[in-house]
Amino acid sequence: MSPEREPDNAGDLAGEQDYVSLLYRKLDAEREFAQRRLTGALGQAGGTPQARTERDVATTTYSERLAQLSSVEQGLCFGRLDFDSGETTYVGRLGLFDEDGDYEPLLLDWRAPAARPFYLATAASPEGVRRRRHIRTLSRRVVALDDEILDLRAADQGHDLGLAGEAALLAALERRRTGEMSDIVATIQAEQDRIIRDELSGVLVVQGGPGTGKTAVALHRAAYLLYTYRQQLATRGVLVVGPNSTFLRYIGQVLPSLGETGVLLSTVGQLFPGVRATGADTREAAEVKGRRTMIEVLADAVADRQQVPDDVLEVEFDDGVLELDRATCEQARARARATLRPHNVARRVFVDQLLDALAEQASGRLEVDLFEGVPEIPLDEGETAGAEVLDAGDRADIRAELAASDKVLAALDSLWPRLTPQRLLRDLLGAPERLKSAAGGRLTEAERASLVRPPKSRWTPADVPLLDELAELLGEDDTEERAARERREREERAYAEGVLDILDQDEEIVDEEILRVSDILDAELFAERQQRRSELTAAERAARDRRWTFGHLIVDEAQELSPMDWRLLMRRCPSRSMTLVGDVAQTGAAAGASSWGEMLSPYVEDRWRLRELTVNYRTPAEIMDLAAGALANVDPRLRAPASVRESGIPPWQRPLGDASLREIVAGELRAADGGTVAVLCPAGRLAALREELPEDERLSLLGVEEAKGLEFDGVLVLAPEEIVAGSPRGWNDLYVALTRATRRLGVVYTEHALEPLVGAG
Ligand SMILES: Nc1ncnc2c1ncn2[C@@H]1O[C@H](COP(=O)(O)OP(=O)(O)OP(=O)(O)O)[C@@H](O)[C@H]1O
Repeated sequence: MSPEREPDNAGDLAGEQDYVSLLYRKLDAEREFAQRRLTGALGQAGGTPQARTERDVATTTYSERLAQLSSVEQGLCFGRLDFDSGETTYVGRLGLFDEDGDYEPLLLDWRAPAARPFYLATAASPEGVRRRRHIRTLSRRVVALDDEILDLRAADQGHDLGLAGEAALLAALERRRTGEMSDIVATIQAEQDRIIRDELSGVLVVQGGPGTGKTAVALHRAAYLLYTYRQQLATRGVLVVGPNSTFLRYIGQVLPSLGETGVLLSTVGQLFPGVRATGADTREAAEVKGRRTMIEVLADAVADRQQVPDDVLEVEFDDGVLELDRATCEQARARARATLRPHNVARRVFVDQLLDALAEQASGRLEVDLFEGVPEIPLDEGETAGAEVLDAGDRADIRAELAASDKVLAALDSLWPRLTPQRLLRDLLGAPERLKSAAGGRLTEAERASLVRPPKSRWTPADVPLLDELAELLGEDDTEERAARERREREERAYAEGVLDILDQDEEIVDEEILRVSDILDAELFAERQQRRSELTAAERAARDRRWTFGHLIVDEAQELSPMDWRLLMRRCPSRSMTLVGDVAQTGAAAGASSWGEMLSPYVEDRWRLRELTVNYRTPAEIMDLAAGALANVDPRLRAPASVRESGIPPWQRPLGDASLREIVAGELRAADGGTVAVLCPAGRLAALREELPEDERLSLLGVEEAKGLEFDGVLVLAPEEIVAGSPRGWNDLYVALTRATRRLGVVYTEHALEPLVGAG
């Protein structure tokens, strides 16, 4: 298969321009239609509950449709297939139909099954396709056509990587990087397409080296799944997890450009509502917090908060003192624990037991007091000694009084406090003795010491899965939350009544001729509508609710996650419908995965399927030759993916010596010719370099961890030997750093060139 320009390209261009213009006219018409419908729906008032519901549905539907129609403006149509049968099909970002004709498709959505040959057909297996044409546009103008004739004679001259639409692909790859990822919908390759369209259910693991399109594939898969399984996924949403917020910003525009908004992009550190993880852990602390053993440590930390007195607990009540002895408390604790309910829920059982015990004691005392000084009266026949003077009602009153007494509650709280995950974790990490008690022999003294920190420290990303674990162990007694919600709803209704009153009284606003506001809206509906106006997408609602479960979970850079991160994510996706993409050779996190099987077996045993990506679209061959040396140090059995292209620019290296980094960077910015440049360095050098380097919006200064998943036209790796020495996974980190460039790579070493880099350049 080889790209083939038609000799009469100009004529073809004009023909395609006509068709593309027709598609844009159709798009405009659809927009106008949706806009009219939206305006109509918004203007509709009141009516039956059914009419209101219909109006709300119409408002949402047409708003979404309008957003979708705007998002496909650039590159609306990018492909054409000519079949042996003489049929022709156009492929683009969404489906457009000829409503005046037979509802014939004018443009096929790239996700529709009929569009598949555009990505899969090869000369060896043409699927009835004679010619595949890539149509390149700039705004609404057709600027280039790349044709492939799918016949075997041409295939002999083909590229051995089996690329589809090679000219269009290479043009896409040669583009300057802007700092934001673009979609690849026009040039998806066959091995990528198979992953994108893989079935929804079960766990799909996508392993691929740097630049093989894992992130691109993951995002296009999200768009494909939402299109194909809209009913199933629209309400629960799709969660896409990335390694850090720089990365999320980098990929943030891809799904909107594909017309999809029902996706929540998040890091694990952002998945505990109400907590912003802005602190940082040491590498060791993050590793310890990520271990599975923390499950038991936390369970014991909760159990440690369920106390009994050494001897007797004195409880002040009604000018006297009641006593709770150890045995009574132990019995109450055993009963509460036996419920196997979370701490805050089981607390009710514990408290009830002890209130009973206290009530009995208080009633007994009261009876004794009542009888004090009263002469003994002989018993009547049938009367038994010790008959109670207080009846059940009196006893219930005493119990209620005990339950309302702050002192009594404080005493019970000292034994079994109501706890939030935040409070427990702060207490645990803030007190070495608590940590020692909870950890037992599971952590060494040094490991425990790495976790201890002042109680007011900021939350870190590695705290979040611990908070999530604790939320499960503690349970949420949501009585107060429910009451607050009801109160809010009452207030909103009252506010709406007020608004309606004001509008009704204001003759200037409400013309006699026009229906009065209260004629068409009652307060409840008004309040409800106010709420609806701020109605959130599934993704937004999910972001506020820890217990939200998603229809599908996609994890990028999945190798970086710790066992505790996985526990949190598995809770968010009980259906286990997930796509995990990553590269175990790029694992940098100390708690990260070195094998997919090991990571997944606690959740799905061996019920997961593996797909691999083998072609590197980002990094030119010259740079990959160099990076292969670093990879060999990670594991000599690993092979780097084959690069799709050469840049003709050999990577260079030099000692830092007295050279000015500022000047080197300025030179690279010039060489990047308007493109982006990154300086990647050991984290410890960041602060000093921030001062030293020139200000330029095309320049990024990053530690390797933050550079995960990103790419730049030019990359300067500073102090590779420090990157390698800086962590037990230093070679992995260096491999990541060396594979971020799309065109130019320079290495500036401080002491000596690293072995695999010697002789390079
Ligand atoms: N089929 C394709 N057509 C055009 N560009 C592509 C294609 N596949 C991948 N790319 C481009 O290649 C680059 C690398 O892709 P991506 O970032 O998804 O790779 P990755 O496997 O996630 O890399 P890493 O593991 O190094 O983060 C991106 O610029 C992406 O747009």
